[in-house]
Amino acid sequence: MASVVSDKRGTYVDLEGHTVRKYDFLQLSKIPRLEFDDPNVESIIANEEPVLLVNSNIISSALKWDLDYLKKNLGAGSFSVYSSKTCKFMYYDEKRAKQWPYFIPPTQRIHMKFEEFCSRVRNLKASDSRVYLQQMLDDSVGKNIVKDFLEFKWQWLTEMQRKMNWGSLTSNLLLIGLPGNITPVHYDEQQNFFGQLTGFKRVILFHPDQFKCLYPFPLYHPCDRQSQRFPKLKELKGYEVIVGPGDVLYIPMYWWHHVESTMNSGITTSVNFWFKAGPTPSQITHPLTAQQKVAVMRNIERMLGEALGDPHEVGPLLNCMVNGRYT
Ligand SMILES: CCC[C@@H](CC(=O)O)C(=O)C(=O)O
Ligand SMILES: [Zn+2]
Repeated sequence: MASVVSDKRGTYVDLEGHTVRKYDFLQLSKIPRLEFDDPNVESIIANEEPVLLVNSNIISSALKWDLDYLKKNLGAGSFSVYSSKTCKFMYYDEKRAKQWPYFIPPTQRIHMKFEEFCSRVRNLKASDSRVYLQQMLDDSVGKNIVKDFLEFKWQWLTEMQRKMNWGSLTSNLLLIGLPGNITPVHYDEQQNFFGQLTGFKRVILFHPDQFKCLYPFPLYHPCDRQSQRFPKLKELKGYEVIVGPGDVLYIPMYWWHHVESTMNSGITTSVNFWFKAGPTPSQITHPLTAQQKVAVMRNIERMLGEALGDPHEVGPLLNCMVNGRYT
């Protein structure tokens, strides 16, 4: 049994030499770890299953993106930094947040210069709010960052995008976090090549068919796509992987994922590649896949909100339609 450590912050276990939070999920399987040019990689990605690409040097030009290098080269712009009173950084839609009564944003987004972010990170006291820099990379960054970015393995990335018939690359998010930071379990509606640059993160993933155990907020809620709670822990079947410098994890669209910077990692830097989904296949076959069922549920919530003219009427109508009838 891996060593378990408990302190006022929680209970931790050792996972492959990394200190991570202990969760009582019963079943966490491993994800295949393959060389990026392994012939099986393409079929796994085509099957929309997660795979860890090791020694991929897809992002090796950015392995030097530590705080000092980024401070010198990221540029003089302001960056989106989230601050949280806890270790969790749950995403929320700021526009919706303004219209959702009694919604209390779980984090606060602050624009700050990279210098300020560095000094906050370096002088963080236990009583301070945690910070997590999450900034889309754009052409405002310094020329050395542009150079490193252009040296990513774009030929492999665009080849995979074409083979999988994905849509356009929508963004690359630069993520710089503290040990112990958590992005709570959620799903995205984009395909994701998640590149780890410095430090280590533990990723727990759940298949889209685990929707019934993860209770996402309503579609119109600011925290749409984020899980509200884990009541059926025992039924959850998940996958777990540690990503380290140079690793690229394929997180398929609609797959739930929880991401934490390991406790003994040091500052973590990641860059992701979000691609739009491909077009809906002309031939729909039945039974629908779990992903297609999530898309159907989202469309029903969306249409009901429009038909009822009020997102707060969707819940009562769905309950009226289902409770006691579809037992
Ligand atoms: C805001 C995006 C956070 C990221 C997870 C993490 O590195 O904390 C993620 O969920 C993704 O790349 O999809
Ligand atoms: Zn995500």
